[in-house]
Amino acid sequence: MQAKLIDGKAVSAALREQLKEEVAALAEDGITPGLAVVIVGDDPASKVYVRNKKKACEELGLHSEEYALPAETTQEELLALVDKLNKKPDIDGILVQLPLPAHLDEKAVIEAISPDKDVDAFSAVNVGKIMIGDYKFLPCTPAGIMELIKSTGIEVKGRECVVVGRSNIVGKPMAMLLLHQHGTVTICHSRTADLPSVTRRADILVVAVGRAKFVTADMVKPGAVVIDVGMNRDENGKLCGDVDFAEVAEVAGAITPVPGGVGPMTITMLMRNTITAAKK
Ligand SMILES: Nc1nc2c(c(=O)[nH]1)N[C@@H](CN(C=O)c1ccc(C(=O)N[C@@H](CCC(=O)O)C(=O)O)cc1)CN2
Repeated sequence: MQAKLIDGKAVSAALREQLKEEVAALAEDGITPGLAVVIVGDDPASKVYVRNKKKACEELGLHSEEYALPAETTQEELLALVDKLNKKPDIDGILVQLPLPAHLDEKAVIEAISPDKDVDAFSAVNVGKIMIGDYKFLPCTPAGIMELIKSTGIEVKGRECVVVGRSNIVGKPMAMLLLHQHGTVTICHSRTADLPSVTRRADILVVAVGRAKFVTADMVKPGAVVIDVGMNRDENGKLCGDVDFAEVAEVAGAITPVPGGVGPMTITMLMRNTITAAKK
């Protein structure tokens, strides 16, 4: 392996130390940031993420509340809970764990969260603010990726940045954050013609397609920074990313592993957003 490993756990731990200081400073003013996490149903992965969010709140000294609702919860019941949390003074941030069961309207639920408490930054208001560069919160995964890129010491300005995947949660906001830092950004997707010829241009390649080991060594420019957002299982049931780590690490200049890359940053950025929300 020639690539430098971008250690998401280490970057995340360093940021959490800074956040602890911010929480302590707020405590002196009598403020304890509060996060409400809502989970509907029994998805095992979602349960793990929610548990880790609660643990992160404990580690940093944030107040947290978990609302675990049964899979058969109705849209009205979920919206009523969001409404209650919007009005709850000790709650600064609200997060509804995704994906929701299929009968629920995810978009309507996200839009019901007050934009000031939308610590995922998924609502149309917050997405719009990100577009114009006037935002309070950044979506957690793209924000975490920007921190990981920063940790490599490589400047985004003037670089060819290629984002593979165009989801509202990762691909689109990711492209916007790279653009804000003066990257030359291309978004690729399933209908991009000759994808390898585009990804090979990238100095910074971010992959969020949800397909195990989709990006291979021949698709990567030698020395590129490769960020893997994927969370898949390989043929042996082992957790793996969207990038074929073993072969791409021979070509890239720096690369994130899965696990231990982007994932840990997502929860740390959620903590940062909740603290920002509490500062009002
Ligand atoms: N409302 C939201 N829902 C979802 C989000 C989100 O940001 N907001 N993102 C993902 C899930 N997610 C956080 O909620 C998340 C995913 C993965 C990790 C993580 O630390 N992964 C570990 C591996 C974990 C494992 O062993 O399974 C890693 O990569 O090292 C944290 C958070 C979808 N839903």
